[in-house]
Amino acid sequence: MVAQRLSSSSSSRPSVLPTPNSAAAYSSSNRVPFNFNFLPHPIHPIRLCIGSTNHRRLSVSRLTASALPSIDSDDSAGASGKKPLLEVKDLKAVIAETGQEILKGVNLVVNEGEVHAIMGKNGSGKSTFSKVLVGHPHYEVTGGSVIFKGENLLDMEPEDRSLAGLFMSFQSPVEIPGVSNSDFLNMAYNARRRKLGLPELGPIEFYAYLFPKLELVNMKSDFLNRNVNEGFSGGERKRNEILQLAVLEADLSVLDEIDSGLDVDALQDVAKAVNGLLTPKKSVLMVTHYRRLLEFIKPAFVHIMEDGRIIKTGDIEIVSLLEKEGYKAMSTS
Ligand SMILES: Nc1ncnc2c1ncn2[C@@H]1O[C@H](COP(=O)(O)OP(=O)(O)OP(=O)(O)O)[C@@H](O)[C@H]1O
Repeated sequence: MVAQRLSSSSSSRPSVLPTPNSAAAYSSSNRVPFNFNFLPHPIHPIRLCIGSTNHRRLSVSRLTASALPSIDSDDSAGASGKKPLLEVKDLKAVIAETGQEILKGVNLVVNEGEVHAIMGKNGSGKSTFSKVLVGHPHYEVTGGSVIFKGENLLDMEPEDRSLAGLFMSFQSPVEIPGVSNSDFLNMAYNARRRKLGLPELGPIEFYAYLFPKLELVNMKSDFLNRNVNEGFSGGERKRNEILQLAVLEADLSVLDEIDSGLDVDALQDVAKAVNGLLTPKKSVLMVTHYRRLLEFIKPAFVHIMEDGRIIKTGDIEIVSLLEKEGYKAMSTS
């Protein structure tokens, strides 16, 4: 995995922080200089004032997890009947710089509470599809529609997509020097709460909320005082990404190859954490090459992507066929 780093232009603390989506939007580039004050910006950083205080060093030992209300506490959806969360119709997208078409008409519906997996040969467009969903600036949508929670996703800026509850864990999570993990998570969480009209949490309340999430991903509290992903191993970055998703209580978590580079124990921890994110209303869309992940996070639907389209949808049985006969068994070309 390529280590990546977002470097701030000065050693002082930045005045704005990116949303997880927007920071991650640079994942396909290596060592991209990051200027937190530059707006507008292709990564659309969300304006979050950090203030001038020094980093807080919080001790987990003196806090206990409290039963703070979840931002997912709206249980208004009926238990019966599936509600669509994401509806993608004939989505077409090109590389913004060259105009080369990569997505050639993707159709997909993810209902609340469902786990979907997308598989496909290298270069078939899986990552591009994920990035287009979160509004990556390298791609331009040229056709089709995407409705997320009843709203036109394509009309939203990337940070609004994350505030609406769509988050992506990228193949190679970025570093953010000068910003501690706990500050980053607290800011991002409060931004989402503001969007939902909920009161912000102060650091102590937030820590009480955060502590059980740390346990969920089996991460030591030391990681909270470290700068976001700085010096983290590949597996630690992946866990940290899942921690972000857990904290932000994503309605739809898009996971791009979260299994790459993980040892067996880390894979199980990450899978357990992802399963812990699922509720009857929250869904996961994961891109993977391997059955191993799907044994831990069981998808209801497996989609096969080829040349920018979903050409086949089935259940886990499709993966057995794939392993036996390869992608040629389902190719349309
Ligand atoms: N920004 C870009 N510039 C040039 N080519 C791109 C860009 N983004 C995607 N592509 C090309 O689009 C195609 C689809 O890429 P994508 O990363 O979506 O595939 P993938 O299915 O995720 O592949 P893999 O399984 O190898 O991760 C590839 O041929 C890739 O080279």
